[in-house]
Amino acid sequence: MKILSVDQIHDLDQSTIKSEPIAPINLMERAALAFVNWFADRFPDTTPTKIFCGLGNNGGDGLAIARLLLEREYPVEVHVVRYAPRESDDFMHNHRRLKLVIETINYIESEKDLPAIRHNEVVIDAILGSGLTRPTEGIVKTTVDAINRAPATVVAVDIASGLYADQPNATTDVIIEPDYTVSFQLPKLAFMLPRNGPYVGDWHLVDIRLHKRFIDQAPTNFFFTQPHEARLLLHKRDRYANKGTFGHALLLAGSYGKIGAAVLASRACLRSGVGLLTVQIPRCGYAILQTAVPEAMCRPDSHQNILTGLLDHEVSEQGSPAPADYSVVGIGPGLGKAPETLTMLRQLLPTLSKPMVIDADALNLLAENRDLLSLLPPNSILTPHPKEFERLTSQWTHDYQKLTLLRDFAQQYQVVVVLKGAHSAVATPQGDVHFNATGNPGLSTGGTGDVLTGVLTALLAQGYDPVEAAVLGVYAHGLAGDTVAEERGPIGMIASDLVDALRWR
Ligand SMILES: NC(=O)C1=CN([C@@H]2O[C@H](COP(=O)(O)OP(=O)(O)OC[C@H]3O[C@@H](n4cnc5c(N)ncnc54)[C@H](OP(=O)(O)O)[C@@H]3O)[C@@H](O)[C@H]2O)[C@H](O)CC1
Ligand SMILES: [K+]
Repeated sequence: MKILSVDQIHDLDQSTIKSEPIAPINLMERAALAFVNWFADRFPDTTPTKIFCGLGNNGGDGLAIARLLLEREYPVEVHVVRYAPRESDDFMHNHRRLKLVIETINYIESEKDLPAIRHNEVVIDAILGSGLTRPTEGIVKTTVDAINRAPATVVAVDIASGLYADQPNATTDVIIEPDYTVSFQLPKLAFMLPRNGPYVGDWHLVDIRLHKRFIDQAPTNFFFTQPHEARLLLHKRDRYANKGTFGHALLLAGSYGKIGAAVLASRACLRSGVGLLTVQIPRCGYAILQTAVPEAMCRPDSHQNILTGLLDHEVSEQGSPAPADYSVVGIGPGLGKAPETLTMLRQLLPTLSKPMVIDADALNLLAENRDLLSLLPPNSILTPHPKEFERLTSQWTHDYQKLTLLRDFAQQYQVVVVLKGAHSAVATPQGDVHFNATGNPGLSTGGTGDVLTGVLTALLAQGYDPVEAAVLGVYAHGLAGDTVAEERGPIGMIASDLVDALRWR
């Protein structure tokens, strides 16, 4: 699904109005009805509901919503924030219609006009929408503050008042902090950015049948992966396939005290459909890995505690294949940053040409030895969490700057970068960013990144295109997290649960 800019959404509105054709006021009615249907599914018709409206089309939506809720016999109060002398045409139209069916409308011009808001009420925020051009101030700011302080449940119409849809807010901006945002048709870029979490809440989309051809043709670099889109990426399995069909992956992982990371990545790799898996591990991890993951083969390193790339003589005498001979190499989980491990990485990278997966300490070694970045095989997948990404690039002051750094990095080094977090972002060498729909705070626990490395390594081994592997892998990993969270709650989730919850169908 595409994410469009505010200007594009405005043009999309106009294009819908022209092409159907539909009068603007009827498009507003359609939006209000879609909102009300969503609302009625969640809140019973006995819910005391206070609707705060601005003077533009977001406020117009609010007035239409009020009328439609009154028709369904919700106890509704309407409060119009009078911050300017002029209203939009569609606001005026809905104002006239509402006045025919409501006893009173309260106008808020100063603090004394603010109503008390109680905890059993729902507040609908229709003060400002995508037309925001400046920070909230004066009576708008005072009203937003009062709503944020109130104990009620808050639902924002389209976008929280005061939040820019596609550009940064200042940290001092006063913005509605909703429990829910119900947005029209397409998500806004602002919803994808972690620091906006308090200003978005649990966000939902309602379909208002905006012009499909316009959306199909609109250029954008930002996408939101919906479940059905992710599932379409899944390769069907040939019934005559054998284990050779699904590739032979090599995982380079583990150091003394961190063999668990290698175990988790290996198990996830096997649970994600790889044909064969070999794990290169320090000798101290040999018995652990062979016991914990009997399905994997093991290449013990010559070093007891770290990876050096040199194989234990017993293995090398049998003539082990070179890393480049495997379908894919995944490196990083539990690796450590020993000088010998750096040497291994330095020698390994120039020998590889197929896309690889790079995580954890392998990323930190790249960050500390930036000359290695240019040796990465094109289309490799890097999976930093925000701290690791900061080490690879630089500090950022807001999420939009982080997004720019992310896109620039992926384009400069021609790699796929999975920036982990809420709505994990997959940046492509072409400059696109795909935001993920699945996942929850339970994933913020040790080992979940190792699981992702295993998943992605398995998908590349099976011949998935690297961007599709990243989008699908991140989706499946987050979905496993959601499955576990549903069963036991996010707090008790551990990375091993994720491996068991991975589903490919
Ligand atoms: N396609 C759709 O998604 C549809 C969306 N609809 C709804 O329309 C709004 C957008 O409506 P719009 O009238 O463009 O904008 P707003 O209602 O958000 O704002 C109105 C005007 O307020 C002024 N403004 C901007 N920032 C502030 C501020 N901080 N304080 C006070 N006033 C502010 C600005 O006018 P200026 O001339 O003063 O700059 C805005 O124009 C969208 O969010 C949906 O809710 C349609 O109903 C259906 C289709
Ligand atoms: K709003």
